[in-house]
Formats: sequence, C-alpha cells, structure tokens
Amino acid sequence: MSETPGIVVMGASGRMGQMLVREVNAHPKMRLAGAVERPGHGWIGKDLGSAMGGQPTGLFVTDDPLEAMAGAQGVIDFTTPQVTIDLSVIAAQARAVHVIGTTGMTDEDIAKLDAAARHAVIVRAGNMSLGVNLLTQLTKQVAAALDEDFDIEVVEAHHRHKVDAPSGTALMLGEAAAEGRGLDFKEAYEAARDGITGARAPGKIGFSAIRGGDIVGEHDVIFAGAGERIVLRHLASDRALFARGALKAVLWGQDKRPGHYSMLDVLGL
Ligand SMILES: NC(=O)C1=CN([C@@H]2O[C@H](COP(=O)(O)OP(=O)(O)OC[C@H]3O[C@@H](n4cnc5c(N)ncnc54)[C@H](O)[C@@H]3O)[C@@H](O)[C@H]2O)C=CC1
Ligand SMILES: O=C(O)C1=N[C@H](C(=O)O)C[C@H](O)C1
Repeated sequence: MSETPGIVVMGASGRMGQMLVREVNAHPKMRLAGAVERPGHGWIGKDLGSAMGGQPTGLFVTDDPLEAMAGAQGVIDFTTPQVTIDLSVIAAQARAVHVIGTTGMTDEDIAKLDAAARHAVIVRAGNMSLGVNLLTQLTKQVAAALDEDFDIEVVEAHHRHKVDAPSGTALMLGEAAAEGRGLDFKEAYEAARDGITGARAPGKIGFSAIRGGDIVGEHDVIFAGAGERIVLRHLASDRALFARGALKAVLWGQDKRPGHYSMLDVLGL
C-alpha cells in the first residue's frame, strides 16, 4: 500500500461529493487524485478549488473516470445506480478500491457489481456512519428478542432532493430486523400504505418515508406491541459523518483481497 493513496471523488459537485472533497483534502493519510462530474456539467474543465468557491488547487474536474483513475488507489462514489455500475468496471481495471455510497440500487444492479468484485475491493453500504451500522446490530438483537406481538415499522426522513425511497439506510435496518426475527426480507417488506389497506398483517415490516427541507437523514425502527413501544433512532445532522465513514472504508480496503464488503466489515461490527 502506497504511503498516501490517491483518491478520486465521483460526483464531485454533489452534496456528498463536495463534502468528500473537503474531507479527503483534510485527511493526512490520503491525497485527492481526481474529481469527476457528469458530461456537460458546468464544472468540467474547471479548477476544482475555484469551482467550489475557494482557492485554485491545480486539480481540474473531468468527465472521464478512466483518466481520473490513472495513478489512483481508490474512488469514492456517491452518485446514481447506473453511474456506479459503469464505474465498477473501470475501478476494477485500475485495481482501485471502489467505495459505494449510492443508494436506490436494485438487486439486479447489485448483482452487476459481482464481476468487478472478483478483481478489486468494493465496499458498499447504504449508510457509512458508525451509528447506523451499530443500529443495524441493535435492531437485529431487539427483533430476535421480541416475538411477533411486536410489529416492526421503519420510518425515515430526508431532504426534499432525495430521489429514492425507502432510503438505503431504512432497507439496511429492515433487513437487520428481518434477519433477527428469522423472516424472509422480500416477503416481509411492506411498502408505504395508502387507502383502504385492511388491518396490518403479522410478520410484515412496514416502511414510511418523509421528504422535506434540508433534513440530513433520520431513521426510527419501531417495535410496537400492546401497551408499549420500543423505538431505536438514529439522527444524522452533518453529512461529514457519511464522508468520514467512506474515507475509513477506502483506507481499510487498500490491503484487502478482492470482494464485495460492507461497512460492518470495515468497522468490525
Ligand atoms: N451511503 C451513505 O452513507 C450515503 C449515501 N448517499 C447517497 O449518495 C447518492 C448521492 O447523494 P447526494 O450527494 O445527495 O446527491 P447529489 O445529486 O447531490 O450528487 C450526485 C452527483 O453525482 C453526479 N453525477 C451524475 N452522473 C455522473 C457521472 N456520469 N459521472 C460523475 N458524476 C455524476 C451529479 O452531477 C451530482 O453532482 C444518493 O444515492 C444518496 O442516497 C448520500 C448520503 C450518505
Ligand atoms: O440521500 C441522502 O441524503 C442519504 N442517503 C442515504 C440513504 O439512502 O439512507 C444515507 C443517508 O440517510 C443520507
């Protein structure tokens, strides 16, 4: 592993992209090797520092991930499912660690990462924070301890710009609850309710999504029984915590064998 791995930030102008650029630049054990945006984006060809409203840095934004990856050891990618799938091929060719924060990926999308994971390290998680990953473990434990008399509901809230629902985090928490209770997640999954739905069926895990304003990310796992409720909650108030998790993952992956890993692997949970 090189002393200071070169890291490329994909989607550099995005909410997470800009946060990642700042965190990589501030990190003593890595250097920013490239910044990529979509073709036609106003930042292409511009100095990244200037585009972000600061001092010029001499690093220019490109729309060519292959060019950006030359000499890089990792890429951090919080973009869209198709961009992530396409990038996995390029990252694997470069044998660079591909950290994926992108959510909204279907099972078919995720299966398309398999080929790349045979040649390079992929770390993917719907939430990169320590708190949420710990919460998945607690959720599994509580779901295992309580019986079917406790209905499980996952409620999440995010900013108005979020395009996917339920959030990647809500799905992680739902999967953990299903695992704890010994349910098949796909069968247990119950999407947001509307209209005359009938009474709640047992053995289901319900999902509800709120979208509004600048909410960074809030998640409740509710275990509702007769006369009592247990609520496990995570509140994110700063995107930096997702970025710091991603930086931890890209460093962790530097000496690992090719494969598809999660943040639980990175955090040792
Ligand atoms: N796993 C985690 O901890 C977290 C995951 N996310 C997920 O990250 C993703 C991005 O979220 P935001 O930053 O809020 O969205 P955003 O829309 O602000 O940023 C996405 C960026 O990707 C860029 N992009 C699109 N096509 C591209 C291409 N072909 N090449 C390079 N860049 C391209 C866009 O221009 C945009 O700047 C979402 O899926 C979100 O759910 C967000 C926060 C935390
Ligand atoms: O889009 C976001 O903003 C977030 N997305 C992730 C998700 O889908 O769970 C993580 C975090 O909640 C913020």
